[in-house]
Amino acid sequence: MPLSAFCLPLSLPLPTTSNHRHHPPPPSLPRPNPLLLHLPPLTRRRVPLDRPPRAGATDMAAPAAAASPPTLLEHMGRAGTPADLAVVIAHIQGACKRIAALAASPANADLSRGKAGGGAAVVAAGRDAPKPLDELSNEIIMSSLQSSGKVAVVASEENDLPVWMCDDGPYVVVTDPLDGSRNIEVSIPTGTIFGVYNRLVELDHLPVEERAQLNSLQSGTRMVAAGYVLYSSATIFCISFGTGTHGFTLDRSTGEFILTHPSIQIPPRGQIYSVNDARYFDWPEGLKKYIDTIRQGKGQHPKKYSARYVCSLVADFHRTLIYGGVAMNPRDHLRLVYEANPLSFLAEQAGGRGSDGKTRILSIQPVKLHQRLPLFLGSTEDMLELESYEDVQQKVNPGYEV
Ligand SMILES: O=P(O)(O)OC[C@H]1O[C@](O)(COP(=O)(O)O)[C@@H](O)[C@@H]1O
Repeated sequence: MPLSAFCLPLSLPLPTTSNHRHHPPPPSLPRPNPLLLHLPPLTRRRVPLDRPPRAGATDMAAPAAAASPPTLLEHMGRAGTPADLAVVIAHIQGACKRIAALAASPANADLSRGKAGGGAAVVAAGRDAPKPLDELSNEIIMSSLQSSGKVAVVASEENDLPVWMCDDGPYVVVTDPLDGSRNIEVSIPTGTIFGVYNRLVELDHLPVEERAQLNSLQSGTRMVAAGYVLYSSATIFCISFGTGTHGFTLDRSTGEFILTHPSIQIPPRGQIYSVNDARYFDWPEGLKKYIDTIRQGKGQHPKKYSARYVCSLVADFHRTLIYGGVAMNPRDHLRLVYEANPLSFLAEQAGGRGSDGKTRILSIQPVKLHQRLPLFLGSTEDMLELESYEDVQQKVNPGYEV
């Protein structure tokens, strides 16, 4: 959809500040459309970072602009993010805007059906069939990172092997370009996850395949930035550079990600658990006991917990980050490199924890690119209580399609 579709014609009546309950407008005046009350002011103006305000400027719009929350790019400028890293994030941001538009587009009906084999029309179209959205998202992210010129290697969940891009690129990116894509056909939220590391210059002498592999298998403790983008009723870009976790919401009228959730702090204790509990009978005794206990309000927190499970990791994690509680997938399903490490980094930066049920995720040394493991993320007190049950990792995966 063209951006202009979200912009308002300037001639539309704006809401006034008068109290309509006591002084209804005369019938001849056009009534303000209540929907417009929630849109950003039409006069919103951004001051480019590289152009300081003119001395003695008397522009009446200037104070409003100064008070506006920063965009993601402005935030990086103010936080002193290294210029090359800011370029990488700016390219990821651009790619994610395209994915957000695709996920919300009517074309998506075909794109999402492609993989599931859906539809004779898609099969009949053969080589011209639209690509599934996760493949397309992968291409968008890969080409965007390539054109940044700042990325040495990218390891993507969608590719078997890491892709070497540029010998002197200072960064390594790991990504799941579209997590939860199994939900896309029914418009359930999806998300992009990414982590950024420094290129290990001490490996520069190795053959390229080996260099690519070892750079991509860095421990989570070495991450310099991590983030996710949630494609839902709002598109939210959550990021950490190691100094807190911050959330930005896409303003569709300007195309900018605006800081809406500065310094997110996950509550120390929540009241929600998030797990696919159709698997209950395959769970180990410790996990069954933990869930039985908290949902009856018999745990350390004397409240009955509620269950929420979207089955889309970014959505389940985002809710947990804001409301607290625990989000988990106790079986060996989620990937250490692309999912567990970046989300654990964000959880820790928000004051929470990420573990495999026994060990801190960030301290696990990856040995394989597509390595899977149990994943538990959430509020510190809930996580400590869960881990005290010890036997919480599901070892059997009978009859599930991965
Ligand atoms: O089937 P389960 O165990 O509920 O797993 C669901 C999880 O799998 C995911 O869909 C990821 O799986 P994929 O990487 O295969 O897409 C997550 O978004 C979700 O949290």
